Amino acid sequence: MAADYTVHGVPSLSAKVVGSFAYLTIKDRLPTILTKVIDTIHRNKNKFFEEYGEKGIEAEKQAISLLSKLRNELQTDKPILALTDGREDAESWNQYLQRHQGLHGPDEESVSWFKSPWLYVECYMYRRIQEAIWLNPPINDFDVFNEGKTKSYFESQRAIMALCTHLEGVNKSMKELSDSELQDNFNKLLLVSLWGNKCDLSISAGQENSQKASPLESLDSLQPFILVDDSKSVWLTLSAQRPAQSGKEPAARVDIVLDNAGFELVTDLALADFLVSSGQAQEIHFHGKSIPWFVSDVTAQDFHWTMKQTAAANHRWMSKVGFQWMTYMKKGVWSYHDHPFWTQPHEFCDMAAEAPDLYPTLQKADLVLFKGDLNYRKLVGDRDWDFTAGFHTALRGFGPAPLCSLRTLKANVQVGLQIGQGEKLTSQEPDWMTSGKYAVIQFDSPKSEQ
Ligand SMILES: O=P(O)(O)OC[C@H]1O[C@](O)(CO)[C@@H](O)[C@@H]1O
Ligand SMILES: [Mn+2]
Repeated sequence: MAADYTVHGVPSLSAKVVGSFAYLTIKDRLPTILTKVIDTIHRNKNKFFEEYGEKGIEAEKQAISLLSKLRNELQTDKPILALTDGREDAESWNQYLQRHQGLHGPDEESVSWFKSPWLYVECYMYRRIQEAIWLNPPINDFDVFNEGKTKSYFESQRAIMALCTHLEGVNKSMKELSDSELQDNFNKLLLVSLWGNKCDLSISAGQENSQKASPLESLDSLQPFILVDDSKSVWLTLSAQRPAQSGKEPAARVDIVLDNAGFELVTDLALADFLVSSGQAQEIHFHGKSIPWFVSDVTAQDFHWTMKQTAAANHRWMSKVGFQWMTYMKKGVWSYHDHPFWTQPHEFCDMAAEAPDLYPTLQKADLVLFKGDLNYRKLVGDRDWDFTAGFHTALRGFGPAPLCSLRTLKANVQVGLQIGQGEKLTSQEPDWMTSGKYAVIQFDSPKSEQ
């Protein structure tokens, strides 16, 4: 790696390209997110006082002061600093920083917000937010993004009801479905989960971004916005696991690397429900974040809250479906995992070396689904690839199992397009890569050659 962070001549996206999406994110969107975090902590002052007395107020003040300092460092392009909270992952973050510092010669500029890779500094901001909270007991358990995540769930109630009602109908008729009907139903729920990724709160800097309409009705009209659709390969991978065809024990395991809480999580749970009830999978392993992340990402607390909330709904099918999910968890058919690797800045091709316990876990899966934009950025290394570069090439050796990215485009990185497809979109809609209007279903298998 050179100090311009180039791999095979493909540079990392960075805010040093003035006017780029990375630049605008760091200049405008991240400070807005930090301001909202500060405001949230301040608004909870009374709650902290009620729970912890004066100590709570003192912690609130200290956390706000650290976060204001962070915002100032970002806005004035100060060097990236080592973490000081001594948490489990701090050492690995600090080593990562040292490695980047080592790439800069003594006369070169330091590792900083506007000069270093966008993926690194954006992840670092969320880790520093958590540091400000952790350094301030007794409010060190406070999730600064919790309000937005629960609000987004409640604002999507109607869509959740529609989805649960649909799921109940499918589950009821499951036994009578032909193979092609099964595949149709799988496709529908895969698409709902794909478009569920529109509902993240990071791209809108925390503004309301929920699903209002029934998610199933709009699927046909959204089809033209799917730029790469490898859903057939995903289906084939799943059906190859079925005992009748493979002679294998029915032990197909699907891992879902989650993205956002709120409506998107419900769509992922609905897909997982279908996979189990249709016999396509015997086990689902969900992977979430161990700290609040990129505004709306799922933590263990969000995961369990969402199931409980759905089970407690005053709607027959929502509540039935929610209870079913909790039963899957109790029986171990579903399980939730988090690992510090998901909240570090590494690209996934570094997973085997950086998280030698996580990679073999994913190798046990028959299929791994990666949800969302940030996971896509990490899959392909957040680089300025040609649009026609192969997905397999961009993964740079990452392939624990057959995998599929379900992503709506919210960052200017995209591979695997047809010749001329990206250029045509750029001429028609300059913001096609960041508007969330387009999506991809991109599949790769360790067996693929490209
Ligand atoms: O929730 P998602 O789909 O990963 O989207 C988050 C995306 O939003 C952004 O903050 C938009 O820049 C990206 O950094 C990130 O890729
Ligand atoms: Mn997200």
